[in-house]
Amino acid sequence: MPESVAPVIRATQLHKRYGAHAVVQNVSFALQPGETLVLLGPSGCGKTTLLKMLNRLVEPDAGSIEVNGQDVRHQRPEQLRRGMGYVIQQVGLLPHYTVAENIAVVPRLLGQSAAAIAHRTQALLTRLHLPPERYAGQYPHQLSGGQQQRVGLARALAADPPIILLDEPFGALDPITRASIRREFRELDELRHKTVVLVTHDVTEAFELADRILLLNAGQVQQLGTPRELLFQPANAFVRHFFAAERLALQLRTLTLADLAPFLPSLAGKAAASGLAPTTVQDALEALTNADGNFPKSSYPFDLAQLMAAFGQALQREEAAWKH
Ligand SMILES: Nc1ncnc2c1ncn2[C@@H]1O[C@H](COP(=O)(O)OP(=O)(O)OP(=O)(O)O)[C@@H](O)[C@H]1O
Repeated sequence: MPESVAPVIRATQLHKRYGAHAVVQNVSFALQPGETLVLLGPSGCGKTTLLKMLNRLVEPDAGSIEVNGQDVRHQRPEQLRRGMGYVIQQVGLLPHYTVAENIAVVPRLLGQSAAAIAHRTQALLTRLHLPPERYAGQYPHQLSGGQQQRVGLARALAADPPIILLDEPFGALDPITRASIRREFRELDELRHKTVVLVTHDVTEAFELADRILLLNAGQVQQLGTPRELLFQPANAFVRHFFAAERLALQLRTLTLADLAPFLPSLAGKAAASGLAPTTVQDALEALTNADGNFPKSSYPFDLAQLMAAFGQALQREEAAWKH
């Protein structure tokens, strides 16, 4: 990330204790506009506490947070929070408000016109695969967990805040719903230009969504870097062990056909032109082993055996490169 761009969020040497328990210790990071940072780590490591410091639901004992260059202590919490959507696992929809009324809460507070709010609500519900003619007038108890999560996300996006904070937003969902909502989330245009901080303890989720991951243990930063850096260049034994159980799956999701191209004669030198360069090995593998994949098998100029051989070679190269 170019250092010349002013960070949207800058956290400097944050500390928080509860009694004798140091929950967040000396945590610093800076986020560029449009970046997605995932706070990852085992249960109780301080992720939620750190996230809540950003919108002043928790005040740090020491350290500072700047949002758009301004110390948050000099901003009124309500004002600060209007610039930051906030989505939590328990969703927290108002039970006696319809879906549309729930989504309209913040835009109404901001004094937006009824027509503008209705237009935005319709657009968001459509984008989130909840046709407004069917869902706008329903109450939260009439929706499934996954639908409630989508409404929670629509509510956070309604006033178009430049920053979105998410605390285990998909945590209560079954794995299949979770994976499909995550895919929708990743592809949502609405989010593409927003600065996002997301808490999860799910490693796959972190790798799918993060530009960078802040891996915490016992309140301390173990490593801050891209998924690829954490995977191939772990800063310490904790980082290495944290990903050990899912290492192969993460490697499949992290390496792309651009990485494999030197070892695939049919792609060498033309990965970019083929449009396949950003495809992950995982996606290519799925397409080649599953006739219902997004792409027909025939669009891949190699077979499964060639893909796997190239993956092995690319891995060796990647691991050797980081050792030096
Ligand atoms: N208000 C509080 N008073 C006392 N202790 C607290 C308070 N809030 C959090 N803690 C403690 O701080 C530690 C970090 O909590 P936090 O919720 O930030 O962790 P987390 O990484 O988000 O965990 P999880 O993944 O389980 O949600 C925990 O040991 C928790 O018990």
